Amino acid sequence: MPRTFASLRLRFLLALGGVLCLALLALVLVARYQIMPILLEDEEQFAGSELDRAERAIGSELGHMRRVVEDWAWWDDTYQFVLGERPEYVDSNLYQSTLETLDLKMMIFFDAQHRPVWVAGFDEDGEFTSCNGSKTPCHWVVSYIDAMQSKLERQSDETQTWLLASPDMAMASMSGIYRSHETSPSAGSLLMVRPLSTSWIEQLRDTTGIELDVNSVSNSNADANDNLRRVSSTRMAASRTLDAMPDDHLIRVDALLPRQRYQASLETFRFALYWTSGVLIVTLLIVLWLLESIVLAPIRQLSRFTQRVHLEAAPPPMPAHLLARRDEIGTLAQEFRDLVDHHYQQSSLLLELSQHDSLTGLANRRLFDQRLEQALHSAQASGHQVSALMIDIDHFKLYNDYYGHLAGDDCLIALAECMQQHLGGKRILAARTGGEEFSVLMPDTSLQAAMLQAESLRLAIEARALPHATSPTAPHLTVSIGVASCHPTGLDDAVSLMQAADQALYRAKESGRNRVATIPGHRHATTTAPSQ
Ligand SMILES: Nc1nc2c(ncn2[C@@H]2O[C@H](COP(=O)(O)OP(=O)(O)OP(=O)(O)O)[C@@H](O)[C@H]2O)c(=O)[nH]1
Repeated sequence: MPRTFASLRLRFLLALGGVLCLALLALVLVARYQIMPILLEDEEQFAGSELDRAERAIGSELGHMRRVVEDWAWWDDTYQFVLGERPEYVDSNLYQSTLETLDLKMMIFFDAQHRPVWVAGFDEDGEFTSCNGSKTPCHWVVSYIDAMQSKLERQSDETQTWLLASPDMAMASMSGIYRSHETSPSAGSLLMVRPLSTSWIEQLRDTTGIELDVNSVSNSNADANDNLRRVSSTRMAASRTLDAMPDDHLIRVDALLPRQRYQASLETFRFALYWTSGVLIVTLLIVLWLLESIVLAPIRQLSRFTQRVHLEAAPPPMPAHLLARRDEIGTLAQEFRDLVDHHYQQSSLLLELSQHDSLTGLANRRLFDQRLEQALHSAQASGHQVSALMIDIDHFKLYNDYYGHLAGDDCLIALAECMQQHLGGKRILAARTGGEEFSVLMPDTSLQAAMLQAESLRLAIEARALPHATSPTAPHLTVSIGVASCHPTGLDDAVSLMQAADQALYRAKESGRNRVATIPGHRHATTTAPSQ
């Protein structure tokens, strides 16, 4: 896995982002396949109910027509007129203003044999004419009379109303002509035709509050069911066909309807969708923030702590707020801190053991050699001399032989204590570099100063007056000390410095022991310091 994607933060971000996308996708799918069909179906129901209203309004107009035609047909004057008994009927009733008041195109009176008795109406040019039958000048009514013949053949007692799609759009109502107060056979029929004029359609719009239109269509071009077409996001066109005469024609009501309900529902849904999306995104951010602050940031701090453990000699402090936590991360931090402390303690112990002599507690040869190299290195920068002492107990074999090996150990310990007490300088390092052999490193110390310190140490050891009954040198424990010094600008290195100190020690032994010596031939040697 690339390192970029190994980040927990990024992986959580991607995982939660994926969940968010899935949730949003689910919302969109629910909207597309569940909510939208419901909204569209609701819209279709709305369109249907609006067309029902328009149809009821037209039905109401037809009902009005029915009442008007019945008023006229069930009137004794009309009855007598159709029977030819009341010729003044025309002059007293069938004039232009009567039809205008009733908003009629024509009135046709038929006798019982379905022959037109009288016609009153407006011709194609809008001229009012009133004439006997369909003869000139009422020839314009012939097409209506022809269209009515089948209706007249099937004429029942019931008053009929219907829509006319041809030759002009109109409403028609026909009733049998009867006496008003007594049962009588029908004397004929009265047909009234009311045009579906522009003003009538306008009135229908005002009545219904629907932006509608009424058109005549051929039967073959019309849909049997309601037709709905969404013309824009705010408007839809709905249409319904109504039965009309002649049979090959229909009247179609076209309504242009607002899509307010759909838009309002859509807005509500969008509002809910945006809010849901917003809440989801905010939830995601909060989860990420909590994850970051509760889990990821502490883990990174633990990681940085681990890196410092590798890099630093001393154990770094564990962040206090991690230790103060009472949860799993707090426990982990405490356990980890304890583990690191334990590790450092073990390391320190091992280091101590690897660098110090277990008997005397002094530095061992390994540490002495390290410090000597460091001192020579530092001296190159400072230009100071580095001196070394090599100390050997005189006739220690005889001591062991006489007092025993354990006493010999105690003697070594006492000698180490004496050296530590006497060589107080901070940078002076006393080490046990052999069985009964000790070395002292004196950085920034000249040969003369080293000789003086060596002599002082020798005297201090002698002053301890540790008994050495079998020593040929003195009745107490004595040491011989070889001193050497080197200047960093010279060619001397650690090995040659210690060889010089060893030679000086040999010289001290050769010269009678219990003394301090140096090598006169050594480049930096100044003088020997025989002890007495
Ligand atoms: N008790 C004890 N003795 C030790 C230890 N290490 C070395 N020795 C003894 O130190 C003695 C050193 O003897 P030598 O090398 O002959 O030197 P010396 O007897 O001191 O004679 P010179 O150095 O010539 O004065 C040996 O007897 C070792 O056994 C130790 O850790 N404890």
